[in-house]
Amino acid sequence: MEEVEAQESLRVRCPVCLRELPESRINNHLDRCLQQGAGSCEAGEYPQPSSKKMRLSRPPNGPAATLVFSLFHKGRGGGLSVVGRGRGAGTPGKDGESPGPCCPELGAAPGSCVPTLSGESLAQKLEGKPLADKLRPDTLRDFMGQTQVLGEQTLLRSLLEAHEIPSVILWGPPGCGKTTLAHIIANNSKKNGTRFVPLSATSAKTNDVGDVIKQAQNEKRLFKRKTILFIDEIHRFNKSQQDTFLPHVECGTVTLIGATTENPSFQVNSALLSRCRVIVLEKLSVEAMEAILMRAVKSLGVQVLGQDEQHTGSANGSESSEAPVFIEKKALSTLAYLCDGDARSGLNGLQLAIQARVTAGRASHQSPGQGCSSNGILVTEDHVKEGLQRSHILYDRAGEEHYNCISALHKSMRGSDENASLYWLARMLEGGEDPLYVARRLVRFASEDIGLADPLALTQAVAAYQGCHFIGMPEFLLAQCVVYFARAPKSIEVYGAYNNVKACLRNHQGPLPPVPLHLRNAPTRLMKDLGYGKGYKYNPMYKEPVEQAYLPKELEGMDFFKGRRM
Ligand SMILES: Nc1ncnc2c1ncn2[C@@H]1O[C@H](COP(=O)(O)OP(=O)(O)OP(=O)(O)O)[C@@H](O)[C@H]1O
Ligand SMILES: [Zn+2]
Repeated sequence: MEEVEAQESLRVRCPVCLRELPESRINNHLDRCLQQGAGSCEAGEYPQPSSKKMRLSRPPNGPAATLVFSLFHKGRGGGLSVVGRGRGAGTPGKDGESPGPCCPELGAAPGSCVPTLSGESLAQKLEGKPLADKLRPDTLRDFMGQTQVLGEQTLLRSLLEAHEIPSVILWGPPGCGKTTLAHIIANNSKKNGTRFVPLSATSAKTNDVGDVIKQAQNEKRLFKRKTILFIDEIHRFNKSQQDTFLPHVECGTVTLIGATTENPSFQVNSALLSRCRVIVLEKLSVEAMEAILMRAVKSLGVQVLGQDEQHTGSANGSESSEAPVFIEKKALSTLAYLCDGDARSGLNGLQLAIQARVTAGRASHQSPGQGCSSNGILVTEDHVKEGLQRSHILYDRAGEEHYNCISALHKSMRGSDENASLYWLARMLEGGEDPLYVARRLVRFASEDIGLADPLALTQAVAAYQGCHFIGMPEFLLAQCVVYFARAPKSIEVYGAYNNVKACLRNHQGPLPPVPLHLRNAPTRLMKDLGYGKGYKYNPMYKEPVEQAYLPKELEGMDFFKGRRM
Protein backbone atom coordinates (compact mmCIF):
# COMPACT_ATOMS: atom_id res chain seq x y z
CA MET A 1 0.00 0.00 0.00
CA GLU A 2 2.68 2.44 1.02
CA GLU A 3 4.70 1.29 -1.92
CA VAL A 4 1.89 2.20 -4.29
CA GLU A 5 1.55 5.60 -2.70
CA ALA A 6 5.24 6.21 -2.95
CA GLN A 7 5.14 5.31 -6.61
CA GLU A 8 2.19 7.58 -7.19
CA SER A 9 4.12 10.47 -5.77
CA LEU A 10 7.06 10.04 -8.16
CA ARG A 11 6.35 11.85 -11.35
CA VAL A 12 8.15 11.48 -14.62
CA ARG A 13 7.94 13.43 -17.79
CA CYS A 14 6.66 11.77 -20.93
CA PRO A 15 9.39 12.22 -23.52
CA VAL A 16 6.83 12.58 -26.28
CA CYS A 17 4.23 14.99 -25.00
CA LEU A 18 6.20 16.37 -22.04
CA ARG A 19 3.35 15.86 -19.60
CA GLU A 20 4.24 14.82 -16.08
CA LEU A 21 2.62 11.64 -14.87
CA PRO A 22 2.86 9.30 -11.91
CA GLU A 23 5.59 6.83 -12.56
CA SER A 24 3.23 3.87 -12.31
CA ARG A 25 1.28 5.13 -15.32
CA ILE A 26 4.08 6.22 -17.58
CA ASN A 27 4.60 2.99 -19.49
CA ASN A 28 0.95 2.64 -20.44
CA HIS A 29 0.80 6.27 -21.29
CA LEU A 30 3.92 6.07 -23.39
CA ASP A 31 2.58 3.14 -25.39
CA ARG A 32 -0.59 5.06 -26.12
CA CYS A 33 1.23 8.25 -26.75
CA LEU A 34 3.60 6.64 -29.21
CA GLN A 35 0.90 4.62 -30.98
CA GLN A 36 -1.68 7.33 -31.34
CA GLY A 37 0.82 10.03 -32.04
CA ALA A 38 1.62 12.97 -29.94
CA GLY A 39 -1.62 14.57 -31.10
CA SER A 40 -3.49 12.49 -28.59
CA CYS A 41 -1.56 14.15 -25.82
CA GLU A 42 -2.59 17.56 -24.69
CA ALA A 43 0.74 19.17 -25.13
CA GLY A 44 1.69 17.07 -28.13
CA GLU A 45 3.72 18.65 -30.87
CA TYR A 46 5.80 15.81 -32.22
CA PRO A 47 5.33 13.53 -35.21
CA GLN A 48 4.26 9.95 -34.72
CA PRO A 49 7.26 7.76 -34.23
CA SER A 50 7.30 4.19 -35.39
CA SER A 51 9.16 2.63 -32.55
CA LYS A 52 7.74 1.34 -29.32
CA LYS A 53 11.11 0.62 -27.83
CA MET A 54 11.29 3.65 -25.64
CA ARG A 55 9.59 2.24 -22.63
CA LEU A 56 10.73 3.70 -19.41
CA SER A 57 12.29 1.38 -17.00
CA ARG A 58 13.72 1.83 -13.58
CA PRO A 59 17.46 2.16 -13.53
CA PRO A 60 18.96 -0.78 -11.65
CA ASN A 61 19.47 1.02 -8.35
CA GLY A 62 17.64 4.23 -8.80
CA PRO A 63 14.35 4.97 -7.19
CA ALA A 64 12.62 5.93 -10.39
CA ALA A 65 13.12 6.64 -14.03
CA THR A 66 13.43 10.36 -13.35
CA LEU A 67 17.15 9.97 -13.90
CA VAL A 68 16.67 10.20 -17.60
CA PHE A 69 13.61 12.27 -18.00
CA SER A 70 13.31 14.86 -15.33
CA LEU A 71 14.34 18.39 -15.98
CA PHE A 72 15.77 19.34 -12.64
CA HIS A 73 12.58 18.08 -11.14
CA LYS A 74 11.49 20.25 -8.30
CA GLY A 75 10.32 18.64 -5.11
CA ARG A 76 6.81 19.22 -3.90
CA GLY A 77 6.42 22.67 -2.49
CA GLY A 78 9.94 23.23 -3.74
CA GLY A 79 9.97 26.97 -3.41
CA LEU A 80 9.70 28.98 -0.28
CA SER A 81 6.39 30.32 0.71
CA VAL A 82 6.22 33.32 2.90
CA VAL A 83 3.72 34.23 5.53
CA GLY A 84 2.47 37.75 5.23
CA ARG A 85 0.25 39.89 3.12
CA GLY A 86 1.69 38.85 -0.16
CA ARG A 87 -0.43 37.99 -3.15
CA GLY A 88 -0.56 34.28 -3.61
CA ALA A 89 1.69 33.74 -0.68
CA GLY A 90 2.47 30.14 -0.06
CA THR A 91 0.26 28.76 -2.81
CA PRO A 92 1.96 25.71 -4.13
CA GLY A 93 1.78 25.27 -7.86
CA LYS A 94 0.14 22.21 -9.34
CA ASP A 95 2.01 18.98 -9.80
CA GLY A 96 4.68 19.86 -7.34
CA GLU A 97 5.93 22.74 -9.41
CA SER A 98 7.20 25.70 -7.52
CA PRO A 99 4.60 27.72 -5.70
CA GLY A 100 3.12 30.89 -7.00
CA PRO A 101 5.79 33.43 -6.30
CA CYS A 102 5.34 36.01 -3.66
CA CYS A 103 8.52 37.97 -3.17
CA PRO A 104 10.35 39.76 -5.94
CA GLU A 105 13.29 37.62 -4.97
CA LEU A 106 11.31 34.56 -5.82
CA GLY A 107 10.21 35.87 -9.13
CA ALA A 108 7.08 37.95 -8.53
CA ALA A 109 6.42 41.50 -9.49
CA PRO A 110 8.31 43.90 -7.28
CA GLY A 111 6.38 45.32 -4.40
CA SER A 112 3.76 42.64 -4.41
CA CYS A 113 4.42 41.84 -0.80
CA VAL A 114 6.23 42.94 2.29
CA PRO A 115 6.91 39.65 3.92
CA THR A 116 7.56 39.30 7.57
CA LEU A 117 7.81 36.05 9.27
CA SER A 118 7.19 34.81 12.73
CA GLY A 119 9.59 32.50 14.47
CA GLU A 120 7.20 29.61 14.43
CA SER A 121 6.42 29.67 10.74
CA LEU A 122 10.01 30.45 9.87
CA ALA A 123 11.10 27.31 11.62
CA GLN A 124 8.57 25.39 9.58
CA LYS A 125 9.84 26.94 6.36
CA LEU A 126 13.40 26.11 7.16
CA GLU A 127 12.90 22.56 8.24
CA GLY A 128 13.63 19.86 5.75
CA LYS A 129 15.36 21.10 2.66
CA PRO A 130 18.50 23.22 2.98
CA LEU A 131 17.95 26.89 2.34
CA ALA A 132 20.65 26.85 -0.33
CA ASP A 133 18.64 24.38 -2.39
CA LYS A 134 15.38 26.20 -1.92
CA LEU A 135 16.92 29.42 -3.09
CA ARG A 136 18.78 28.09 -6.09
CA PRO A 137 18.19 30.77 -8.72
CA ASP A 138 16.28 29.91 -11.89
CA THR A 139 17.36 32.87 -13.94
CA LEU A 140 20.55 34.72 -14.71
CA ARG A 141 19.06 37.76 -13.03
CA ASP A 142 19.37 36.09 -9.64
CA PHE A 143 22.77 34.61 -10.34
CA MET A 144 25.19 36.85 -8.46
CA GLY A 145 28.81 37.61 -9.20
CA GLN A 146 30.92 35.73 -11.76
CA THR A 147 30.75 38.77 -14.01
CA GLN A 148 34.10 37.86 -15.54
CA VAL A 149 32.41 35.04 -17.44
CA LEU A 150 28.75 35.97 -17.33
CA GLY A 151 28.62 39.74 -17.30
CA GLU A 152 27.08 41.77 -20.09
CA GLN A 153 28.89 41.30 -23.39
CA THR A 154 30.65 38.13 -22.42
CA LEU A 155 30.65 35.29 -24.88
CA LEU A 156 28.84 32.89 -22.60
CA ARG A 157 26.09 35.34 -21.89
CA SER A 158 25.37 36.01 -25.53
CA LEU A 159 25.39 32.29 -26.25
CA LEU A 160 22.93 31.72 -23.44
CA GLU A 161 20.70 34.52 -24.61
CA ALA A 162 20.74 33.05 -28.10
CA HIS A 163 19.92 29.61 -26.63
CA GLU A 164 23.09 28.25 -28.14
CA ILE A 165 24.71 26.13 -25.53
CA PRO A 166 28.23 24.98 -26.27
CA SER A 167 29.73 22.02 -24.43
CA VAL A 168 31.40 23.44 -21.35
CA ILE A 169 33.33 22.41 -18.31
CA LEU A 170 32.55 24.63 -15.34
CA TRP A 171 35.54 24.73 -13.05
CA GLY A 172 35.37 26.47 -9.72
CA PRO A 173 35.56 26.08 -5.95
CA PRO A 174 32.67 24.57 -3.97
CA GLY A 175 29.49 26.58 -3.71
CA CYS A 176 30.43 29.16 -6.34
CA GLY A 177 27.44 28.33 -8.53
CA LYS A 178 28.44 25.61 -11.00
CA THR A 179 25.35 23.49 -10.47
CA THR A 180 23.26 26.61 -10.27
CA LEU A 181 24.53 27.84 -13.60
CA ALA A 182 23.76 24.47 -15.18
CA HIS A 183 20.30 24.68 -13.66
CA ILE A 184 19.79 28.11 -15.20
CA ILE A 185 20.97 26.89 -18.58
CA ALA A 186 18.49 24.03 -18.29
CA ASN A 187 15.70 26.38 -17.47
CA ASN A 188 16.69 28.58 -20.33
CA SER A 189 16.79 25.81 -22.86
CA LYS A 190 13.47 24.26 -21.82
CA LYS A 191 11.87 26.91 -23.97
CA ASN A 192 13.11 25.40 -27.22
CA GLY A 193 12.37 21.88 -26.11
CA THR A 194 15.91 20.86 -25.26
CA ARG A 195 16.09 18.03 -22.76
CA PHE A 196 18.27 18.37 -19.72
CA VAL A 197 19.61 15.30 -18.03
CA PRO A 198 21.59 15.67 -14.82
CA LEU A 199 23.93 12.92 -13.65
CA SER A 200 26.38 12.87 -10.82
CA ALA A 201 29.67 11.18 -11.48
CA THR A 202 29.77 10.10 -7.86
CA SER A 203 26.79 7.80 -8.24
CA ALA A 204 26.27 7.21 -11.97
CA LYS A 205 27.57 4.04 -13.56
CA THR A 206 28.90 3.76 -17.09
CA ASN A 207 25.58 2.08 -17.95
CA ASP A 208 23.66 5.14 -16.87
CA VAL A 209 25.69 7.27 -19.25
CA GLY A 210 25.07 4.73 -22.00
CA ASP A 211 21.32 4.91 -21.37
CA VAL A 212 21.33 8.66 -21.55
CA ILE A 213 23.27 8.59 -24.81
CA LYS A 214 20.89 6.04 -26.35
CA GLN A 215 17.92 8.10 -25.31
CA ALA A 216 19.55 11.24 -26.69
CA GLN A 217 20.15 9.51 -30.02
CA ASN A 218 16.48 8.50 -30.21
CA GLU A 219 15.30 11.94 -29.29
CA LYS A 220 17.52 13.50 -31.89
CA ARG A 221 16.53 11.05 -34.60
CA LEU A 222 12.82 10.86 -33.90
CA PHE A 223 11.96 14.28 -32.61
CA LYS A 224 14.95 16.43 -33.52
CA ARG A 225 15.21 17.25 -29.86
CA LYS A 226 18.57 18.22 -28.35
CA THR A 227 19.89 16.86 -25.08
CA ILE A 228 22.07 18.59 -22.57
CA LEU A 229 23.89 16.17 -20.32
CA PHE A 230 24.99 17.70 -17.05
CA ILE A 231 27.63 15.75 -15.17
CA ASP A 232 28.37 16.98 -11.70
CA GLU A 233 31.83 16.26 -10.33
CA ILE A 234 32.96 15.06 -13.72
CA HIS A 235 36.49 14.53 -12.41
CA ARG A 236 35.20 11.52 -10.51
CA PHE A 237 34.70 9.66 -13.77
CA ASN A 238 37.84 7.87 -14.76
CA LYS A 239 39.32 8.53 -18.16
CA SER A 240 37.71 5.50 -19.78
CA GLN A 241 34.29 6.50 -18.46
CA GLN A 242 34.91 9.93 -19.92
CA ASP A 243 35.74 8.25 -23.20
CA THR A 244 32.23 6.78 -23.29
CA PHE A 245 30.61 10.05 -24.15
CA LEU A 246 33.46 11.68 -26.06
CA PRO A 247 32.27 10.60 -29.54
CA HIS A 248 28.73 11.68 -28.74
CA VAL A 249 29.85 15.12 -27.68
CA GLU A 250 31.90 15.27 -30.82
CA CYS A 251 29.04 14.43 -33.17
CA GLY A 252 26.59 16.63 -31.29
CA THR A 253 24.24 13.95 -29.94
CA VAL A 254 24.64 15.53 -26.54
CA THR A 255 25.84 18.87 -25.33
CA LEU A 256 27.97 18.28 -22.30
CA ILE A 257 28.06 20.47 -19.23
CA GLY A 258 30.57 19.17 -16.74
CA ALA A 259 31.17 20.64 -13.31
CA THR A 260 34.36 20.12 -11.38
CA THR A 261 36.24 21.54 -8.43
CA GLU A 262 39.47 20.05 -9.72
CA ASN A 263 41.78 21.48 -12.31
CA PRO A 264 40.36 19.98 -15.50
CA SER A 265 43.74 19.86 -17.18
CA PHE A 266 44.65 17.00 -14.87
CA GLN A 267 41.28 15.41 -14.32
CA VAL A 268 39.51 15.61 -17.63
CA ASN A 269 40.40 13.61 -20.69
CA SER A 270 42.34 15.88 -23.01
CA ALA A 271 40.33 14.89 -26.07
CA LEU A 272 37.16 15.77 -24.21
CA LEU A 273 38.72 18.95 -22.94
CA SER A 274 39.47 20.10 -26.44
CA ARG A 275 35.76 19.66 -27.37
CA CYS A 276 34.59 21.79 -24.46
CA ARG A 277 35.05 25.36 -23.42
CA VAL A 278 36.46 25.57 -19.91
CA ILE A 279 34.69 28.23 -17.90
CA VAL A 280 36.48 29.26 -14.76
CA LEU A 281 34.17 30.38 -11.99
CA GLU A 282 35.70 32.15 -9.03
CA LYS A 283 35.00 32.24 -5.35
CA LEU A 284 32.05 34.57 -4.93
CA SER A 285 33.04 38.08 -3.92
CA VAL A 286 31.92 39.48 -0.59
CA GLU A 287 29.53 41.80 -2.44
CA ALA A 288 27.99 38.92 -4.37
CA MET A 289 27.67 36.94 -1.14
CA GLU A 290 25.95 39.86 0.54
CA ALA A 291 23.47 40.07 -2.29
CA ILE A 292 22.76 36.34 -2.03
CA LEU A 293 22.25 36.55 1.73
CA MET A 294 20.04 39.61 1.37
CA ARG A 295 17.87 37.78 -1.09
CA ALA A 296 17.67 34.88 1.36
CA VAL A 297 16.61 36.90 4.39
CA LYS A 298 14.09 38.84 2.33
CA SER A 299 12.54 35.73 0.96
CA LEU A 300 12.30 34.34 4.47
CA GLY A 301 10.68 37.48 5.74
CA VAL A 302 13.47 38.09 8.22
CA GLN A 303 14.04 41.80 8.76
CA VAL A 304 17.46 43.36 8.56
CA LEU A 305 18.46 45.80 11.28
CA GLY A 306 20.88 48.55 10.24
CA GLN A 307 23.89 49.66 12.21
CA ASP A 308 22.17 51.94 14.71
CA GLU A 309 18.67 50.54 14.64
CA GLN A 310 17.49 48.97 17.84
CA HIS A 311 15.35 45.93 17.80
CA THR A 312 12.38 47.12 19.73
CA GLY A 313 8.87 46.90 18.39
CA SER A 314 7.30 44.10 16.49
CA ALA A 315 7.93 43.82 12.81
CA ASN A 316 5.62 45.97 10.78
CA GLY A 317 3.10 44.05 8.86
CA SER A 318 3.31 40.93 10.96
CA GLU A 319 -0.08 39.35 11.28
CA SER A 320 1.15 36.58 13.47
CA SER A 321 1.00 36.46 17.21
CA GLU A 322 4.46 34.86 17.13
CA ALA A 323 7.61 36.89 17.60
CA PRO A 324 9.08 38.28 14.39
CA VAL A 325 12.69 37.58 13.47
CA PHE A 326 15.39 40.20 12.95
CA ILE A 327 18.97 39.94 11.85
CA GLU A 328 21.74 42.49 12.29
CA LYS A 329 23.12 43.90 9.07
CA LYS A 330 26.57 43.37 10.52
CA ALA A 331 25.80 39.70 10.99
CA LEU A 332 25.12 39.42 7.28
CA SER A 333 28.33 41.14 6.22
CA THR A 334 30.36 39.03 8.63
CA LEU A 335 28.78 35.93 7.20
CA ALA A 336 29.54 37.15 3.68
CA TYR A 337 33.19 37.49 4.67
CA LEU A 338 33.55 34.28 6.58
CA CYS A 339 32.00 31.92 4.11
CA ASP A 340 34.96 32.48 1.82
CA GLY A 341 33.07 32.75 -1.42
CA ASP A 342 31.05 29.57 -0.85
CA ALA A 343 27.37 30.41 -1.16
CA ARG A 344 26.26 27.04 0.11
CA SER A 345 28.12 27.37 3.37
CA GLY A 346 26.99 30.99 3.68
CA LEU A 347 23.34 30.06 3.27
CA ASN A 348 23.72 27.03 5.52
CA GLY A 349 25.34 29.22 8.16
CA LEU A 350 22.47 31.66 7.92
CA GLN A 351 19.93 28.88 8.17
CA LEU A 352 21.61 27.30 11.19
CA ALA A 353 21.91 30.60 13.00
CA ILE A 354 18.28 31.51 12.45
CA GLN A 355 17.06 28.03 13.24
CA ALA A 356 19.01 27.92 16.49
CA ARG A 357 17.67 31.32 17.55
CA VAL A 358 14.11 30.44 16.71
CA THR A 359 14.34 27.21 18.65
CA ALA A 360 15.85 29.03 21.62
CA GLY A 361 13.12 31.65 21.29
CA ARG A 362 10.41 29.03 21.40
CA ALA A 363 11.93 27.48 24.50
CA SER A 364 12.13 30.84 26.24
CA HIS A 365 8.44 31.45 25.61
CA GLN A 366 7.81 28.40 27.68
CA SER A 367 10.34 29.41 30.33
CA PRO A 368 10.55 33.21 30.22
CA GLY A 369 13.74 35.17 30.75
CA GLN A 370 16.00 33.27 28.38
CA GLY A 371 17.01 35.81 25.81
CA CYS A 372 13.92 36.17 23.68
CA SER A 373 11.39 38.83 24.34
CA SER A 374 7.94 39.21 22.97
CA ASN A 375 9.47 41.93 20.79
CA GLY A 376 10.96 39.34 18.53
CA ILE A 377 13.98 37.20 17.94
CA LEU A 378 17.29 38.81 17.12
CA VAL A 379 20.08 37.06 15.24
CA THR A 380 23.44 38.69 15.91
CA GLU A 381 26.92 38.43 14.47
CA ASP A 382 27.91 35.97 17.17
CA HIS A 383 25.03 33.66 16.39
CA VAL A 384 26.06 33.67 12.79
CA LYS A 385 29.64 32.79 13.61
CA GLU A 386 28.48 29.86 15.67
CA GLY A 387 26.34 28.72 12.80
CA LEU A 388 29.29 28.37 10.48
CA GLN A 389 31.27 25.22 10.32
CA ARG A 390 34.76 26.54 10.43
CA SER A 391 36.48 23.73 8.64
CA HIS A 392 34.27 23.95 5.63
CA ILE A 393 34.97 27.58 5.24
CA LEU A 394 38.68 27.85 5.41
CA TYR A 395 39.81 24.93 3.49
CA ASP A 396 38.76 22.34 1.01
CA ARG A 397 40.51 19.16 1.99
CA ALA A 398 39.84 17.22 -1.16
CA GLY A 399 40.21 19.86 -3.80
CA GLU A 400 42.79 22.14 -5.31
CA GLU A 401 43.22 24.12 -2.12
CA HIS A 402 44.77 21.09 -0.48
CA TYR A 403 47.54 20.97 -3.09
CA ASN A 404 47.94 24.71 -3.28
CA CYS A 405 48.48 25.00 0.47
CA ILE A 406 50.93 22.14 0.81
CA SER A 407 52.88 23.56 -2.10
CA ALA A 408 52.92 26.98 -0.46
CA LEU A 409 54.18 25.39 2.78
CA HIS A 410 56.93 23.50 0.98
CA LYS A 411 58.09 26.59 -0.88
CA SER A 412 57.99 28.79 2.21
CA MET A 413 60.22 26.37 4.14
CA ARG A 414 62.53 26.12 1.17
CA GLY A 415 62.72 29.89 1.11
CA SER A 416 63.47 29.86 4.87
CA ASP A 417 60.46 32.07 5.62
CA GLU A 418 59.39 30.83 9.02
CA ASN A 419 56.37 33.12 9.23
CA ALA A 420 54.88 32.04 5.96
CA SER A 421 55.68 28.42 6.76
CA LEU A 422 53.71 28.62 10.00
CA TYR A 423 50.87 30.39 8.28
CA TRP A 424 50.38 27.74 5.61
CA LEU A 425 50.71 24.99 8.16
CA ALA A 426 48.03 26.53 10.37
CA ARG A 427 45.77 27.15 7.42
CA MET A 428 45.81 23.49 6.59
CA LEU A 429 45.52 22.12 10.10
CA GLU A 430 42.84 24.56 11.25
CA GLY A 431 40.95 23.75 8.09
CA GLY A 432 40.87 20.10 9.05
CA GLU A 433 43.77 18.70 7.04
CA ASP A 434 45.05 15.30 8.07
CA PRO A 435 48.21 15.95 10.16
CA LEU A 436 49.80 12.80 8.76
CA TYR A 437 49.54 14.19 5.27
CA VAL A 438 51.57 17.20 6.35
CA ALA A 439 54.00 15.01 8.32
CA ARG A 440 54.70 12.86 5.29
CA ARG A 441 55.51 15.97 3.31
CA LEU A 442 57.93 17.03 6.05
CA VAL A 443 59.76 13.73 5.75
CA ARG A 444 60.15 14.37 2.06
CA PHE A 445 61.30 17.90 2.64
CA ALA A 446 63.92 16.78 5.15
CA SER A 447 65.64 14.62 2.60
CA GLU A 448 64.97 16.54 -0.60
CA ASP A 449 65.60 20.08 0.55
CA ILE A 450 67.72 19.93 3.70
CA GLY A 451 69.58 16.73 3.04
CA LEU A 452 73.10 16.50 4.37
CA ALA A 453 73.19 20.16 5.32
CA ASP A 454 71.50 18.93 8.47
CA PRO A 455 71.05 15.17 8.54
CA LEU A 456 69.17 15.48 11.83
CA ALA A 457 66.25 17.03 9.97
CA LEU A 458 65.16 13.64 8.73
CA THR A 459 65.10 12.33 12.28
CA GLN A 460 63.00 15.32 13.29
CA ALA A 461 60.52 14.68 10.51
CA VAL A 462 60.15 11.00 11.25
CA ALA A 463 59.77 11.80 14.94
CA ALA A 464 57.07 14.36 14.13
CA TYR A 465 55.31 11.80 11.97
CA GLN A 466 55.41 9.25 14.81
CA GLY A 467 54.29 11.90 17.27
CA CYS A 468 51.19 12.56 15.22
CA HIS A 469 50.16 8.99 15.92
CA PHE A 470 50.50 9.46 19.65
CA ILE A 471 48.67 12.68 20.32
CA GLY A 472 45.32 14.00 19.27
CA MET A 473 46.31 17.57 18.51
CA PRO A 474 49.74 17.45 16.96
CA GLU A 475 49.76 21.00 15.64
CA PHE A 476 52.57 22.26 17.90
CA LEU A 477 54.64 19.26 17.15
CA LEU A 478 54.32 19.90 13.44
CA ALA A 479 54.83 23.62 13.98
CA GLN A 480 58.12 22.95 15.76
CA CYS A 481 59.28 20.80 12.92
CA VAL A 482 58.18 23.31 10.29
CA VAL A 483 60.04 26.17 11.96
CA TYR A 484 63.13 23.97 12.41
CA PHE A 485 63.01 23.25 8.70
CA ALA A 486 62.49 26.85 7.70
CA ARG A 487 65.55 27.81 9.74
CA ALA A 488 67.71 24.85 8.76
CA PRO A 489 70.49 25.13 6.18
CA LYS A 490 69.45 23.60 2.88
CA SER A 491 71.24 21.28 0.54
CA ILE A 492 69.96 19.53 -2.52
CA GLU A 493 73.32 17.92 -3.18
CA VAL A 494 72.16 14.36 -2.69
CA TYR A 495 68.80 14.99 -4.24
CA GLY A 496 70.40 16.45 -7.34
CA ALA A 497 73.06 13.76 -7.61
CA TYR A 498 70.53 10.99 -7.32
CA ASN A 499 68.45 12.57 -10.03
CA ASN A 500 71.56 12.67 -12.23
CA VAL A 501 72.04 8.96 -11.71
CA LYS A 502 68.43 8.34 -12.62
CA ALA A 503 68.82 10.40 -15.76
CA CYS A 504 72.00 8.51 -16.66
CA LEU A 505 70.17 5.19 -16.35
CA ARG A 506 67.21 6.44 -18.30
CA ASN A 507 69.30 7.81 -21.14
CA HIS A 508 71.54 4.80 -21.44
CA GLN A 509 71.45 3.25 -24.90
CA GLY A 510 71.65 -0.51 -25.27
CA PRO A 511 72.16 -3.08 -22.52
CA LEU A 512 73.34 -1.77 -19.16
CA PRO A 513 77.05 -2.34 -18.49
CA PRO A 514 77.76 -5.50 -16.51
CA VAL A 515 78.89 -5.30 -12.88
CA PRO A 516 82.73 -5.36 -13.01
CA LEU A 517 83.96 -8.86 -12.18
CA HIS A 518 86.22 -7.77 -9.34
CA LEU A 519 83.22 -6.29 -7.51
CA ARG A 520 81.21 -9.48 -7.72
CA ASN A 521 80.91 -11.89 -4.84
CA ALA A 522 82.09 -15.45 -5.53
CA PRO A 523 80.29 -17.88 -3.21
CA THR A 524 80.81 -20.97 -5.45
CA ARG A 525 83.71 -22.65 -7.14
CA LEU A 526 82.23 -22.10 -10.59
CA MET A 527 81.90 -18.39 -9.98
CA LYS A 528 85.48 -18.19 -8.83
CA ASP A 529 86.53 -20.03 -11.98
CA LEU A 530 84.62 -17.49 -14.01
CA GLY A 531 86.71 -14.74 -12.47
CA TYR A 532 84.20 -13.37 -10.00
CA GLY A 533 85.88 -11.30 -7.28
CA LYS A 534 89.25 -11.62 -8.95
CA GLY A 535 91.62 -8.76 -8.22
CA TYR A 536 89.36 -7.16 -5.65
CA LYS A 537 91.29 -5.16 -3.11
CA TYR A 538 89.85 -5.51 0.41
CA ASN A 539 90.30 -1.98 1.74
CA PRO A 540 91.02 -2.70 5.44
CA MET A 541 94.10 -4.69 4.36
CA TYR A 542 95.71 -1.59 2.87
CA LYS A 543 97.39 1.17 4.77
CA GLU A 544 97.35 3.58 1.82
CA PRO A 545 94.13 4.62 0.05
CA VAL A 546 93.22 1.96 -2.49
CA GLU A 547 93.14 2.67 -6.22
CA GLN A 548 90.26 0.65 -7.55
CA ALA A 549 87.31 1.22 -9.94
CA TYR A 550 83.82 0.90 -8.52
CA LEU A 551 81.82 2.12 -11.49
CA PRO A 552 81.39 0.14 -14.71
CA LYS A 553 84.17 0.83 -17.15
CA GLU A 554 82.10 3.00 -19.48
CA LEU A 555 81.24 5.32 -16.63
CA GLU A 556 84.79 5.74 -15.48
CA GLY A 557 85.38 9.16 -14.00
CA MET A 558 81.70 10.00 -13.83
CA ASP A 559 80.74 12.52 -11.11
CA PHE A 560 77.03 12.58 -10.53
CA PHE A 561 77.38 15.39 -8.02
CA LYS A 562 78.76 17.62 -10.69
CA GLY A 563 76.66 16.00 -13.36
CA ARG A 564 79.64 15.33 -15.64
CA ARG A 565 82.88 13.41 -15.96
CA MET A 566 85.75 14.54 -13.80
N1 LIG B 1 26.28 32.90 -8.17
C1 LIG B 1 25.27 32.58 -7.34
N2 LIG B 1 24.21 33.38 -7.21
C2 LIG B 1 23.19 33.06 -6.37
N3 LIG B 1 23.17 31.95 -5.61
C3 LIG B 1 24.21 31.11 -5.69
C4 LIG B 1 25.31 31.38 -6.56
N4 LIG B 1 26.21 30.38 -6.44
C5 LIG B 1 25.70 29.53 -5.55
N5 LIG B 1 24.50 29.95 -5.07
C6 LIG B 1 23.69 29.30 -4.03
O1 LIG B 1 24.52 28.34 -3.40
C7 LIG B 1 23.98 27.03 -3.54
C8 LIG B 1 25.09 26.07 -3.92
O2 LIG B 1 25.59 26.40 -5.18
P1 LIG B 1 25.95 25.33 -6.30
O3 LIG B 1 25.32 24.02 -5.97
O4 LIG B 1 25.66 25.93 -7.61
O5 LIG B 1 27.48 25.24 -6.08
P2 LIG B 1 28.54 24.40 -6.88
O6 LIG B 1 29.52 25.37 -7.44
O7 LIG B 1 27.88 23.46 -7.82
O8 LIG B 1 29.23 23.66 -5.68
P3 LIG B 1 29.75 22.15 -5.51
O9 LIG B 1 31.01 22.04 -6.31
O10 LIG B 1 30.01 22.08 -4.05
O11 LIG B 1 28.64 21.28 -6.00
C9 LIG B 1 22.91 27.14 -4.60
O12 LIG B 1 21.82 26.30 -4.26
C10 LIG B 1 22.49 28.58 -4.56
O13 LIG B 1 21.44 28.77 -3.65
ZN1 LIG C 1 2.68 11.65 -23.79
